[in-house]
Amino acid sequence: MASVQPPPALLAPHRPSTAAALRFPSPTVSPRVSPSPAARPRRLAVAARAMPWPHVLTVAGSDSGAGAGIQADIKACAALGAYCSSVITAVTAQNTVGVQGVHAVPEEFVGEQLRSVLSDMSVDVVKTGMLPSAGIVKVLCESLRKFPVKALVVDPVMVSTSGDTLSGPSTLTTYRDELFPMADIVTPNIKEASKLLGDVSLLTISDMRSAAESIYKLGPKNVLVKGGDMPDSTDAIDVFFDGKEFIELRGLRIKTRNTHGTGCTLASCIAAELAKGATMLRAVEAAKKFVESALYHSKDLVIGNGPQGPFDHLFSLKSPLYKMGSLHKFNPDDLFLYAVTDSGMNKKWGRSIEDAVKAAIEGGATIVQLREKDTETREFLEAAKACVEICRSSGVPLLINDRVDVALASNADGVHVGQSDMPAWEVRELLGPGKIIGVSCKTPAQAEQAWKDGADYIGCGGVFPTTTKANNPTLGFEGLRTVCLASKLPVVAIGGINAGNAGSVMELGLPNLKGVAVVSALFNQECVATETRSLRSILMNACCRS
Ligand SMILES: Nc1ncnc2c1ncn2[C@@H]1O[C@H](COP(=O)(O)OP(=O)(O)O)[C@@H](O)[C@H]1O
Ligand SMILES: Cc1ncc(COP(=O)(O)O)c(N)n1
Ligand SMILES: [Mg+2]
Repeated sequence: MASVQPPPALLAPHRPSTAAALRFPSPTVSPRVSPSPAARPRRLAVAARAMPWPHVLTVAGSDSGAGAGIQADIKACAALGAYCSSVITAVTAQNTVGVQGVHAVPEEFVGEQLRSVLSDMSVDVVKTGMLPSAGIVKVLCESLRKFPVKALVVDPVMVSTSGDTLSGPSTLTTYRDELFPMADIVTPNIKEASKLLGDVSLLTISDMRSAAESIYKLGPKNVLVKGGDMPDSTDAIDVFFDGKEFIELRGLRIKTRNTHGTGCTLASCIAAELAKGATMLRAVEAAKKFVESALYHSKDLVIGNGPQGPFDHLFSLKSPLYKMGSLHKFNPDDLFLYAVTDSGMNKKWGRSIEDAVKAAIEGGATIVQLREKDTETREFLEAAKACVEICRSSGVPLLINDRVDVALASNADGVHVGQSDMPAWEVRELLGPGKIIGVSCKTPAQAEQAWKDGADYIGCGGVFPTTTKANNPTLGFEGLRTVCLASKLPVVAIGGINAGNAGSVMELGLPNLKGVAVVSALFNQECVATETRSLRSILMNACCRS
């Protein structure tokens, strides 16, 4: 047979691209890199160093619309830094409207794919999705017995979010008898949990707990009953059960049509986190946070005309600034005794910001805001990082006044902005859903806007005349009352509040008023901890009276 000559271009000496030349300079570019044979083994040794890569194998169906199934699994694992190999069990014709067709892959060929991957590539965790027939479930169980892995995550996909059947009733027995006893976690949604338990009705959290307990009895080590499709629920609540303890995982319910593939993504994220070495509960928490963040960032995206759109798993590529939420869910009661620092006052009393914050927490402050108008950015950031550590170890949220950049860089719990700072909705875009945002408001219209912009609380004042903030009109009790009555968000009163008048503010018993924010009353004093402690007891007494 005549030998085929490569085209001349391929025979020409290789010219590295500019980027390659920078990384591996040729001898003419840099005399420091020797082309001598002695240099070669070193480079080869570096290339050969084994780098562990957490590996998830998904055994699931293909979704032509790429929102769920294999496609969602690969994107979710990629987003969390795990490698994802894929054994395809079925090919579906699917879009944002629903499932138009299902074509199951023959059992033997599912078996062949499993053999190919499991016999060669070190898989850490297997995650299952759509398994369209009892035969395929059996083939999978046989493969797992032959090639054991560290963990098995079973998402018992039976009905898609659109309501279409993806795995018929004939698979139920095999799931229950063969696959569940091998699983480290099983993650049914409400409809699936109901089907697995003989069509019981699941309408409340207590029903979800009972279902988790009953499914646990079928043999898996952990169960997560997902409440994404729970009717009339303002939060997205999932129930986790490990055989001993029930844990309710509460997340924000994101208002969006783009929820196609949430279940597949959640299970893949759990698998990826397990492959990376997380404990089961930590993996589930991280997975839920990921789904919440991805839905939030994709809530307005439009692909397709149907009611169930896909979401963007790789949202963090678009907003590189965005860090995953701190898992500190905002509790309006944290506004009770709100300590706001002031650099001038700390300097005057010879205290560092860190010492001031420690003392306020020691005295019982329930939330802290760093308001450092005159501190240089570098110094402010260092102090913010130190205060994040201090506050986190005490379970007290730490917010940054105005400076979104400092909040992001220090991974603080949130930001407080005024009417002339960055609009709250822009702050939300940058911080994501897991962080706390407060807005200073003087009028019902500003309070309404803060709510629309996605803020968590408003600060209302100045209630009394204050010297801390220049040109700050005083609202008095009437102004505070008007805003509290109109606000859809919890309110903290601010402005000239001290030990002498704080009680009278809380005794107003205004709706939504959760506490008072103070600056001078704590920080323009000799002993911050003592002042905080006495203000706290004044507030507690006033609340008992009102
Ligand atoms: N609108 C939403 N906002 C926030 N989280 C959601 C939303 N819808 C579903 N989730 C979460 O997505 C995950 C998958 O749940 P679910 O949609 O119930 O599963 P499935 O996709 O299997 O039906 C759960 O953690 C659930 O709480
Ligand atoms: C191939 C395939 N697998 C799974 C699902 C479930 O989708 P969801 O996660 O939205 O319930 C789906 N619709 N298609
Ligand atoms: Mg869903």
